Amino acid sequence: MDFPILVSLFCVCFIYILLLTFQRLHLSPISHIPGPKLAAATFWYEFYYDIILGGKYIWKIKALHEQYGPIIRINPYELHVIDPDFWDIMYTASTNSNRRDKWSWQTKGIGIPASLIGTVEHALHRVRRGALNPFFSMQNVRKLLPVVEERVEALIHRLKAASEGKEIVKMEYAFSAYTNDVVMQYCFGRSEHHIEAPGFDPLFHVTSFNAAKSISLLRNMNWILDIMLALPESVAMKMGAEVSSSIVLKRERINQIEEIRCEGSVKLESQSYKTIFHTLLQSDLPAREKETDRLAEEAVLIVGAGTHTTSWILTVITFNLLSNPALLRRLKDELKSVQSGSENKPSLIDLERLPFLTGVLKEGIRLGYGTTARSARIAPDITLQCNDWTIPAGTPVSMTIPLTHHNESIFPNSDAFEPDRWLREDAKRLDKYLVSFSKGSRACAGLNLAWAELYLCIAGVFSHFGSKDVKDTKDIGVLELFGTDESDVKMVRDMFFPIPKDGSKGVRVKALVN
Ligand code: HEM
Repeated sequence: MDFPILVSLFCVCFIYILLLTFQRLHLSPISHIPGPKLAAATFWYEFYYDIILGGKYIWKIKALHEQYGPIIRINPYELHVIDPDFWDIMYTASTNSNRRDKWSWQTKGIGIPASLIGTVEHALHRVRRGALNPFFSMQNVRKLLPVVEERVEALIHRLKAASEGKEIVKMEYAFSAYTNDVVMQYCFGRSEHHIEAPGFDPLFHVTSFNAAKSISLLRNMNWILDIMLALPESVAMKMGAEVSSSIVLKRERINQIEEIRCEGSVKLESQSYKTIFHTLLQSDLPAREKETDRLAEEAVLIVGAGTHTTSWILTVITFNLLSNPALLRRLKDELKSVQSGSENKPSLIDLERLPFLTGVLKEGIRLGYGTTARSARIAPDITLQCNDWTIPAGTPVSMTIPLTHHNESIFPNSDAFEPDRWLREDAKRLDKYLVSFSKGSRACAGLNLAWAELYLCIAGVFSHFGSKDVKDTKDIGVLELFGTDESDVKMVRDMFFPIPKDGSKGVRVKALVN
């Protein structure tokens, strides 16, 4: 290329960058919102903390709020709010006149744009969510309880076998096996019985965690996803574990949806519940909504969301009970109050009435967070007010679950696992700040199932197992923390899910006979 052409090109680029920077800093509809100039002008701030330092932007955002106030600009387009009362204003929208869209730049990174979580537009989201909601109603979750109870039994048997073999169990794998078996059964009518597999077969767990780790990279460098999708699958598979993991997950789900399609209208009437994907395929959803590719993305979401969030929360609860004998003692005593005979299993309704167990679960949900990533909402039609600041219609605004759960004015001593905070007289007011399931029209679809899984699993495991210091004669085994401390459950990085310190080997227990 000629030298003068190169110089001209350079000048054009330079002027473009200058104009763009000027527009972002001074002419943008959100230029009045405080925040660092570099964050307002470029994506480099976010890129540096999330990609170069690996999932650390969340901590920088916290520090920026301390410096600039409750609402800040964190990149050229997005605002972040830390005021906990803003969740209801920003996230809650149930009618078309009060729409909430998602932000395509952010959802694209998740890599499943045709799934509920990736759907940008409010109206399309309503159609997709409407088709899925019935499966997760309280009434239908109750129909699924025999499956959940059977898997809890299987987990207890498996931990008993582990105690006879003095096995060291990585609890995240054990709980992931449990939640994955349940959600697979609900989605496809068959599970892979991870609980019974050697080492709880963590392949799915590892693969989908790898995929989650790529989310902020793909968000910041959207073009990688475009290249990946344009390449033949065999080539894309060679682009590193994170990228190939997303392809493996989607491929598996495509095969499963195709299998169901080939089976035709299989009769699953012997079951107490209707399987999600058999039913969706036979539903009167528009044909394009039932295409294999789209349903496969929905399946990637439901299986992934249904596995990791709940299993991590179970892991956090287990660590805190095993490291705090007084809490475990109180829990085991309370559980005894709903067990009469040796074979008498308390029902979910009995368990839901137990205040201390409920406090333990809420504290696990608070410190397990669910997801840690920002998930912005856009109010396309209305301006919103946050304290003295006006947010123009169409602005992506996000809030972050861990930053609300560590708000010391709501949850004092917020790092501590204190079930009692949920039992105090004024505890009801705390419920609205427990935001692990998010809020509003895009909140977690599987919340009722998640609660049922948590109640039945924690009650089942800890009415059969004690710890080094807390044992009952009828316990079938003891779970002792092994090479594990608080740093194995304390979040250090936000990689869509909470990630503890580098080199953590996870929450491990030595299972022993009583
Ligand atoms: C304690 C466990 C769980 C937590 C903390 C949790 C948390 C969340 C959160 C925060 C979101 C919203 C993400 C966003 O704003 O973009 C979400 C969405 C979702 N979750 Fe959960 N989840 C849990 C369990 C489950 C389970 C068991 C299932 C299903 C089997 C499930 C299915 C979904 C689905 C389908 C969505 C997408 C909803 C939508 O975009 O309309 N989740 N979850």
